[in-house]
Amino acid sequence: MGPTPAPAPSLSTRDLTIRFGGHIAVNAVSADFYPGTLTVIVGPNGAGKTTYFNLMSGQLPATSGSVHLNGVDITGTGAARRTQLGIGRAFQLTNLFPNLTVLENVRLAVQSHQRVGMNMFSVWSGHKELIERAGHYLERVALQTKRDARVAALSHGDKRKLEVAILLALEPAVMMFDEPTAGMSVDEVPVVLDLIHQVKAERNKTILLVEHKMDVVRSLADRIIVLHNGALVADGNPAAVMASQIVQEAYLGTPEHV
Ligand SMILES: Nc1ncnc2c1ncn2[C@@H]1O[C@H](COP(=O)(O)OP(=O)(O)OP(=O)(O)O)[C@@H](O)[C@H]1O
Repeated sequence: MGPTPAPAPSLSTRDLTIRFGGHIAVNAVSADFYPGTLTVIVGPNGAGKTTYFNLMSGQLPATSGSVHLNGVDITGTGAARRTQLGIGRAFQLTNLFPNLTVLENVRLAVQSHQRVGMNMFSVWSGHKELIERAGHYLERVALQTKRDARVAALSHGDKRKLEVAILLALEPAVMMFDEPTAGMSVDEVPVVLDLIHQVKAERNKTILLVEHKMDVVRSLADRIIVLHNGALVADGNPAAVMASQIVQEAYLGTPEHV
């Protein structure tokens, strides 16, 4: 028997770059992201973290470089198609249907994942199961008591929990979270962090986070990537990255982030 083969990355970027006029917001970033690993992307304000996320999820087109999902080049693929292919992103709040209930929003996500569709034979037979499944995801984010509330009436924190429920319902191989606890009250934060811990413990998802809060980074990260002025300046295990000179220098002047 030979050695165990190295795991294949699920998501990769190669020299990924975007320019806005003369400004290079993401500059030749190459990285591989693996199933079972939670990577946190950190960096000072304006470093390019959100833009890098947007390039991977397809919200922005790359100026140059490439994005690969399971070895397939998806650089020219739009955001909706990338979601179908398994790149899920929470906290775009635009994903929510404000005039539908909490339960209906999750039910639509379950339905889209199962591709039940609205055909005459499946719609009634599958309905109860869809509702049960949607209820399960609402329980996981502690929103079951608000299942019949209209989304427009939810607090900001509850909307974010709902986004997580929708992300879980889509069961993507790659899960991207933009500052998952931003704008949440202190009692809401542990619900979402516990949930990310649980998903991480299943060890089959590739999880990416953009996060400013260093306590959140320390509690969740298997790996940290540091962006500075659009470039990747450090990448590795949390202890080594946080101790590296380049990170200390990159953060100079913004010590509240470290
Ligand atoms: N659509 C755009 N048009 C022009 N410039 C943009 C656009 N989007 C981002 N930028 C610029 O690109 C740079 C990176 O922005 P980005 O939002 O990715 O940083 P960030 O690291 O996510 O910052 P923060 O931590 O403040 O959210 C910034 O200088 C920003 O002004």
